Amino acid sequence: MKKNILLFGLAFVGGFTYERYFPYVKAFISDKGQKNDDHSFKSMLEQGNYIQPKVIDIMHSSPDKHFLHNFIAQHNEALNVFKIYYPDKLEQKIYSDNLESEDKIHLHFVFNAADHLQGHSSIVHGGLLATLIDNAFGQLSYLASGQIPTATANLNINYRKPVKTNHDYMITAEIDKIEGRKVFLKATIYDQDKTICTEATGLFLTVQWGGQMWKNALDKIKEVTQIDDKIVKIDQKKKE
Ligand SMILES: CCCCCCCCCC(=O)SCCNC(=O)CCNC(=O)[C@H](O)C(C)(C)COP(=O)(O)OP(=O)(O)OC[C@H]1O[C@@H](n2cnc3c(N)ncnc32)[C@H](O)[C@@H]1OP(=O)(O)O
Repeated sequence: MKKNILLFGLAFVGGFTYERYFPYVKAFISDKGQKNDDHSFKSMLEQGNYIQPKVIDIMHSSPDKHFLHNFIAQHNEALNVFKIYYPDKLEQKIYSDNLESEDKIHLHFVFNAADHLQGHSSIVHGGLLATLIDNAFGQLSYLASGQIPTATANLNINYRKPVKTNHDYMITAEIDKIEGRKVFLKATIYDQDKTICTEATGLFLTVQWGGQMWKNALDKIKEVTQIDDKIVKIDQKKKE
């Protein structure tokens, strides 16, 4: 009798441990074979003259412990890939104060989420997708509104197909229109076959939140020689 109870206990603990920790063990022992700057959309984006702007990468890494970077991107390497691209020909427009809706400025975010970020087994949690889209909208609306911080007023997401862990996906976020303080955006998550997995729309409003923090981030960019000329343009614009 005691032996049966012991066996049942062991089976229960074993089952629980497997269910609870298997994704972590799998992630730990699996060879991702993929560096953060290496992903399946890379050549397509580079052929389309998309570049990785340091101005945006720095928003992730420097401003006073940004949530996405510190909590997700650096936590147990939960995001195997998280890269941002925008079209180089739109560089100047991104820094202009008056963006016409036809400019349709957009950014591409490539990501690959590890099993740490699954909800159902091997399916990326919808809350993470909402976070990535929200953050993409935040960054794009900040740039489009002339470096004024924005806040999410409304975010709608349609989850069309499951997004799998350990696979590359691309978020395309674009400005739909700007009306005063209101920035309307839309986004799509595509898989490698260009199948639409997720669609979203958002309304962001310019706010007076954390302006100094983001300004400090922009100041740090001055150290990056590649985009010095753009910084000069921003500073000149502010003095005018
Ligand atoms: C470089 C930066 C990178 C940043 C990346 C990180 C991005 C993170 C994004 C976030 O997570 S932000 C945090 C989550 N969001 C919030 O906490 C926002 C909470 N809500 C608020 O604080 C206020 O509701 C808000 C600032 C959004 C608006 O309040 P206001 O008092 O400034 O504006 P008001 O309520 O007077 O609305 C202004 C206009 O917007 C309209 N509006 C406001 N909220 C709306 C809504 N939800 N849907 C539709 N319209 C809306 C409103 O009707 C009105 O339209 P009209 O001017 O035409 O009359």
